[in-house]
Amino acid sequence: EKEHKGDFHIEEAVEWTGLDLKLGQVSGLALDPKNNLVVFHRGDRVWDENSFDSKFIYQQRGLGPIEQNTIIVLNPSNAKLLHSTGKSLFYLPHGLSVDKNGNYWVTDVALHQVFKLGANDKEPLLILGVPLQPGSDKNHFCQPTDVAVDPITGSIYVSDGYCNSRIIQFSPNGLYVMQWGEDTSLGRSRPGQFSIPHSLALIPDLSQLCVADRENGRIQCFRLETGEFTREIKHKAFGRELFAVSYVPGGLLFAVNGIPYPGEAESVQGFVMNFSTGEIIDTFIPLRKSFEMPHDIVASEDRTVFVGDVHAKAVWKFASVEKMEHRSV
Ligand SMILES: O=C(N[C@@H](O)C(=O)O)c1ccccc1
Repeated sequence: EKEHKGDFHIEEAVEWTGLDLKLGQVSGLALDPKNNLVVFHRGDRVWDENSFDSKFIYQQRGLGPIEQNTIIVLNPSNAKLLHSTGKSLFYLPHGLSVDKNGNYWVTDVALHQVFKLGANDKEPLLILGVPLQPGSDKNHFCQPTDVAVDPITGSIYVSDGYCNSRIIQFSPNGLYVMQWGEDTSLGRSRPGQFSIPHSLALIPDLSQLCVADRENGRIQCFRLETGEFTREIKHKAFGRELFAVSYVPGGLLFAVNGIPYPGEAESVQGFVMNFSTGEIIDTFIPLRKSFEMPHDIVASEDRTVFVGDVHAKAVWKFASVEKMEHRSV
């Protein structure tokens, strides 16, 4: 019997009908201020080996933007569609977060841009980056992966990206403020070095930003105001890749790792950690279907967890069940 630390255990909520939704590649998940589940997906578009050239220029521009609504809002209990938006705007959806006012913040790795969308507006309220033009200066991103907004200061943080290795801070109205991070040097990866900063978890009460440092298979955390490295969370159980991270007020950190390379022992799974100690409290996998490329994770204060998978094109729901006293005899 698996050792469960703490008083709860996470397992799939098998009554959740969200597995039957006909979604495209699910790239981003978030919870809005009403705790509804927001899903960012790619409709009929896929990111594969032919999507970009060696200079990270998107190759399928001719297809035009995705016609379907790429942002859908679901009732977290019964997966009923409540709202959808984001049609004819995006080419390759990636990161998603929702701010305290219910605005959607997304990244598009083909456009190399970051968008702020009002919940009911068609026209974006703010766009950062130059469409379809990768770069690494103050006005360009290169396949930006995620975006998070500090609910206290309104500062915007962007993890940039597959082809850059930095976190950029913008002012609430989108002006460049500062950046930190550098590519992982050969061999050892030091604090503040990234190999695909892939997902952000903003921790307002501790004024920290944690980053899923994907190909280094670790989480790095930094001070919001200065970008100063504060800590790293890394476990052998993560294996080689750590894809996404999500923080829940009260001190729990959730994460999903990558599928193991052939011959590697660490399996693909969800992790629950105690933020202050970094210790793994529990791990979880689906009962129905299996993780293929779990790509984002979001958790709510009652420890309901959603995982979106870009290859399985699925969203699983997990709930925490009270631990029964197991007497393994
Ligand atoms: O990582 C990749 N994709 C996922 O992260 C995603 O789809 O966001 C990828 C890498 C190489 C080629 C094609 C896709």
